[in-house]
Amino acid sequence: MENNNSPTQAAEHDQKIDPRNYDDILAVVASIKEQVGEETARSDIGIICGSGLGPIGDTVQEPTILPYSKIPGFPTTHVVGHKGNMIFGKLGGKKVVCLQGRFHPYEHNMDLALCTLPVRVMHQLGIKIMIVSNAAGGINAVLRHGDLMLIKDHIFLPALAGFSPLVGCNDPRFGARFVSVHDAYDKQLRNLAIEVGRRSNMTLYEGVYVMSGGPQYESPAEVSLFKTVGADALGMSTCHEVTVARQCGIKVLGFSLITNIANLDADQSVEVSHEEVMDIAKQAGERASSFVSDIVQELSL
Ligand SMILES: O=P(O)(O)O[C@H]1O[C@H](CO)[C@@H](O)[C@H]1O
Ligand code: HPA
Repeated sequence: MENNNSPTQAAEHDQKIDPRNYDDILAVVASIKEQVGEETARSDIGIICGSGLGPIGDTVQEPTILPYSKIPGFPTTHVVGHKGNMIFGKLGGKKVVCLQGRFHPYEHNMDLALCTLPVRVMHQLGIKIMIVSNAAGGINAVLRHGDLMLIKDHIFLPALAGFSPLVGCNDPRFGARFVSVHDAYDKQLRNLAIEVGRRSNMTLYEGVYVMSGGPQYESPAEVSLFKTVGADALGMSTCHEVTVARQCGIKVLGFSLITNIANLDADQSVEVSHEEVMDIAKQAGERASSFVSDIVQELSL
């Protein structure tokens, strides 16, 4: 689905970047610093906005907006609801960099190293904490449209089949070759989010997110399979970003906005559409934005 939110931006640079080359990543970072200034670029917290969750980026104060088309190596985002901007500024008094638009592997020939380039770039810009959001289908029967689910663990299905963003990144400067993803979703950050949610009377679930390759939505039998193995919500993103963040030593807080209920019954005709996903995300955008900004305000770095 093409992105009609912002016209597809042609790249405004001709620098060739290999996302598996550490020095190329440093070149991307140098270009960003040159364009927005070193001090503006230096960030403590990174935020990735999911489908329809771009409003989180619109709440950044004193924003400096750098379109992806001006960043060497950044491909174009094609999915509706992903604007394609890197936004520097302040949220809750902290220095943040917000990605208004992510790269889904299905958009980029399953090149997961490419899709996680922004995480490596944010690491070089100094982030210590990454908040990642997504739109997801609810599998667990307790979940309803518009609910927020904190991610406590994930099933990174493409990586189990060899599509990992770490494949081919052989330079030791990237970090550990064998990355531990135990406690990938930081327990202290989750506790903070639960406390923030409690104070604002927000119903917050905690569960396991499963990433499928997409872009087709899952069949009832596939949803049943995911339910059997313990998944609570499903989508087509996030796990690749979190895996790279952990290799970089970045702490992660992740949440899913439940935009549809995944159908488990083959005899029932339930059509999921990206329009439905966007519609629910739009309704919840303000709530999700204030949730993120309340959490950021209370983060200690
Ligand atoms: O994960 P985000 O980017 O929120 O997007 C979700 O929404 C799209 C499907 O509607 C898929 O890309 C899925 O992953
Ligand atoms: N499946 C996969 N990705 C999604 C869904 C879904 O049901 N909803 C939002 N993103």
